[in-house]
Amino acid sequence: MSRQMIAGNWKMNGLTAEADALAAALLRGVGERAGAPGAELLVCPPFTQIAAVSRLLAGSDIRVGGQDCSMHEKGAHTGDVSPSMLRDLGATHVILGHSERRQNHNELDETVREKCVAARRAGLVPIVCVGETAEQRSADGHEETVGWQLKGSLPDGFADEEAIVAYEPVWAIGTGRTATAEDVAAMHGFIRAELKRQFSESGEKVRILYGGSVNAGNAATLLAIPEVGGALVGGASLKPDDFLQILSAAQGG
Ligand SMILES: O=C(CO)COP(=O)(O)O
Repeated sequence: MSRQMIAGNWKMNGLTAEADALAAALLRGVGERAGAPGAELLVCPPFTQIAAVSRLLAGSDIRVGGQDCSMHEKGAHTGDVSPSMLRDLGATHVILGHSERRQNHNELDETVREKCVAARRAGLVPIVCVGETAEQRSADGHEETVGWQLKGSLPDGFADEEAIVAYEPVWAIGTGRTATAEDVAAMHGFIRAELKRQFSESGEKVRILYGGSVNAGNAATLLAIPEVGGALVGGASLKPDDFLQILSAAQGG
């Protein structure tokens, strides 16, 4: 299996002192592992901390990403942040279409696709999130939901070596209720098949992360599932020891 990615989504957490301490602890932890083959490591702080965290992590193997960006390059978009502004602060990646944005900001697949185009144009790697709600799963609509999200959210030309999709079942986010290994295997297999249908053989290149209550205790099981290319971690990414344990469970390739 190729190198996995462990990505931390800090969500709306981290005042300056907390963000600095978290970045410093990760830097120390990764430094202690020097020489060990490792997964790719990414942290996505809130926008306000990206510049400081990027500076702290400069020169390390830990990369920094945003949690969202505008679909516009610049102009009259009060409060929005463009992809090139994220790049300017040192970000290399951006999470797009997270279910919290889809729910709280009414982001549609089309919005996510346009943001994805803008992010790629600015040189950012988008991490496009998909996943069904509890209602959709209990109505057996999980594959249909995720299938439509993939079709609607991923632009033409998306599937290159860097491309990343995250499967995050909404009911597993922040609930402590992880999807079972069988569910994860089935959905990642389904997503791979859909990506190949959408992008032909290039669909093989896309890394598929799992997200939803990943923690130090369940990471090894989840990361060993075929087609799981890494993890997108919320709550546990705010605890450096837990996040580093998740990193240890990942496959370095
Ligand atoms: O939403 C998530 C990552 O983007 C997952 O959050 P939790 O790990 O807190 O469930």
